[in-house]
Amino acid sequence: MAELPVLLVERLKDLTHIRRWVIAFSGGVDSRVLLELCAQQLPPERLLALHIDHQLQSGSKEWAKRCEAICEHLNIAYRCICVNPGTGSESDLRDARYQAFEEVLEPGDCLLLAQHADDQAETLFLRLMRGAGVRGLASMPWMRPLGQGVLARPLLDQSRAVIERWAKERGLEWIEDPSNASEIYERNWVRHNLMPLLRGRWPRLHQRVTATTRQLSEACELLDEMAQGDLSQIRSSPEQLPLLPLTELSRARQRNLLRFWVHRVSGHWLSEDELFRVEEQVIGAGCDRTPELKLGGYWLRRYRECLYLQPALPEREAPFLFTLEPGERRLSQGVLGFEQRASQGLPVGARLRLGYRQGGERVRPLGRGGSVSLKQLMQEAGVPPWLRAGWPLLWQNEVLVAVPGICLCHEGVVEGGLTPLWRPFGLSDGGCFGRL
Ligand SMILES: Nc1ncnc2c1ncn2[C@@H]1O[C@H](COP(=O)(O)OP(=O)(O)OP(=O)(O)O)[C@@H](O)[C@H]1O
Repeated sequence: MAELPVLLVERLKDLTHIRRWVIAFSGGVDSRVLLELCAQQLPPERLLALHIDHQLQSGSKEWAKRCEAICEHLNIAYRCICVNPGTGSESDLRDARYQAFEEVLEPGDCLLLAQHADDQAETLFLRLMRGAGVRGLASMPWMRPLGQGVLARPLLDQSRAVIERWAKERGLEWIEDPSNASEIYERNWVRHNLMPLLRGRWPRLHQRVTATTRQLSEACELLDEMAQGDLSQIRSSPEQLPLLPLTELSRARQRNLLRFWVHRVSGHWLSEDELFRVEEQVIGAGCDRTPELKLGGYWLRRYRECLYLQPALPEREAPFLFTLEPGERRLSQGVLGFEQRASQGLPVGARLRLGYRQGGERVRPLGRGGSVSLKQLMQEAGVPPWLRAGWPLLWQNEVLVAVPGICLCHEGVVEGGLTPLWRPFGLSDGGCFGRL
């Protein structure tokens, strides 16, 4: 078998667009080997070793210092980021770590992780025991996008034994994490109990696992292609999914599409339990209702036979006074624009008050005889109920003169004035609700 340095170069040789290699250096034997390989094979000025201090163990500062000393010795730039360990659970630590990784990555960066074939096999069994589907069982991909950069695992085909032997033969120094022995963590239990048993019975375990995960990855690609095809057939805008064409698909295809769409918009993969609740509580609810479900940092809602997936928005700002001029104002829930569009509009320089619906307002929309309630106007424009409370309204001298994006009122317009528009965040074509 080729030597590890050759294998590393072989693995990374096609990534010619990478400007900086960020090595995730925990200090453990695997990432110590990866660091050494990078120091040997990649230009040092394009390397950064990144250590995450989870601040979980009392010696973590000392540990970070030792990592720094190793990098100094190898002449590799080093950075340490301290993160909040949360509850200290495996998933909290992982989330904090990946968030820190994402924050560091810039366009053109590749994060290198030192996971190997044994880690991959452990991941497969752990996910099987959590009831994962095809995507979860496909386990860790060798490469995927992460934040503004990409993540790669160049040692994924190598066994732990090969990596440890290489480290010992070269007399490398590394840090033994005492928590690696603790069987409170599921992964350690699998590593210390299940894996030796399986390897004793099936010595070619790695090859089998690799063959299986590779096939599952391909199956995922096919599912994604199918979902992408279905989505482009039926979607009206990225964050909206019309229900009628969705429900015309077979059940399995609907579920595949829902998983794909939710991930595409929010980055969140639906668990089986969440998918069940989407079907039962949101899609299956009576059509007179506006059900909603929180998914990660997003809200999934249904209105008029369409699903909407939007990030949770911050509080709207308090009403305020301003002087009208052309251009855009970024508010907490969207962007308010003023453009020269129609022949009539609000006068530049007017002193306006931005406020919100209190209930019971009536307006006299331009181009329409008589007055209409604001509620009816919003219903007619198809504004979903959850957007109504934060929809800005414009008053001049205590008279409602415009509902941005929806209408100008008879009162307050002048020839050649500005048209107010409203684009709520999280809806790429939010303006489509209005008529302006
Ligand atoms: N605290 C950390 N700081 C930087 N990178 C980390 C850290 N913890 C893990 N990683 C990266 O994630 C990979 C997988 O994590 P895992 O917890 O399986 O590794 P480990 O046993 O802590 O360390 P190693 O893989 O280096 O022996 C590591 O190989 C390393 O590249």
